[in-house]
Amino acid sequence: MESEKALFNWFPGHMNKAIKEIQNQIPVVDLIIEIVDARAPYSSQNPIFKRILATKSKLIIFTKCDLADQKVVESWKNYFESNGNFVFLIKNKSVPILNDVVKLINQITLAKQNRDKSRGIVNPQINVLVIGVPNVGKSTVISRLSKGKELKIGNKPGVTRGMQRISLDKNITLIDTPGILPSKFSSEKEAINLAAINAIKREVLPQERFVFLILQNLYNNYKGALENYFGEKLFFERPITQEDTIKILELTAMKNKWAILDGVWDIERVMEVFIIDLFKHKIPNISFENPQFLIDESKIPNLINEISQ
Ligand SMILES: Nc1nc2c(ncn2[C@@H]2O[C@H](COP(=O)(O)OP(=O)(O)OP(=O)(O)O)[C@@H](O)[C@H]2O)c(=O)[nH]1
Repeated sequence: MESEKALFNWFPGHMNKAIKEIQNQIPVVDLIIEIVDARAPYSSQNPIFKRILATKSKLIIFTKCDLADQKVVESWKNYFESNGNFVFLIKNKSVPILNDVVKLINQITLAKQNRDKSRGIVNPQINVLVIGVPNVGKSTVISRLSKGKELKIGNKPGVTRGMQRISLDKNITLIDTPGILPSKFSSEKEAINLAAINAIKREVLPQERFVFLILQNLYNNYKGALENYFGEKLFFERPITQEDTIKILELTAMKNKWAILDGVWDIERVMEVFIIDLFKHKIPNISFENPQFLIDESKIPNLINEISQ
């Protein structure tokens, strides 16, 4: 990752402070829960934490599986498990998760608990640090785990602030952390993925480029879903080019009679509507990245289209 050119630099000041606070907690932490968005679980992992929390056991909780491609989610689960992590999938928003997560935490930390017991500690305490980039659904998970205790939840990047301690069970304490972004994005595609899951503001990327790369990815992997969305059969060769995507946008503007001038179609408006619809999940069951060809961490295909070409 270090060798890749950092294309973007986007690091709100408060995040440095939060990272220092997290570092201070490391000695008392027994387990990390990293919350990731199932549609882009690799991009939504924070490399800063990979380094500073490398020695700790990790449970990766996938949120938003209901919005993702189920097959791709399973591949990611296998990928992370084969790299020594534990994985828990939140498949829908309403099924209770507390008992399963508590069971998993106890299972993962069993050796530590047994060690403490052998030293005479009757009720060994487990501290779990919960991390995740903004908007992955961390507050939602914590709120579900803490039985609905009042927490701030929103659909804007960076709503969660500060570190809260939440008692989960008689022996488990969660330490919540603010949503923290990587200090640099290693590639444009990683930034696009983070914008696609609303972890960073989409405005940090040029709109046309964002829409092109998302459309290219979706056309390569979910052509049928894209055709349903646009209400058109699409006949471009894979991978579609930027010119092809402009044709799709123009066609949509024509169908809607959205013109700036006579014969000049308002593709800006189509792009705006497409982005809003993407964030409203109007194209269902899509993933933005796939582990299929992820051979090692120095070769990271961030979007599925890289793989299928
Ligand atoms: N469809 C779906 N939406 C979810 C799920 N989990 C969370 N959300 C939605 O995602 C949005 C962000 O959720 P939050 O829990 O506020 O995310 P966060 O990670 O705490 O965000 P920050 O405060 O920015 O760090 C909200 O609109 C949630 O309702 C899920 O499993 N499925």
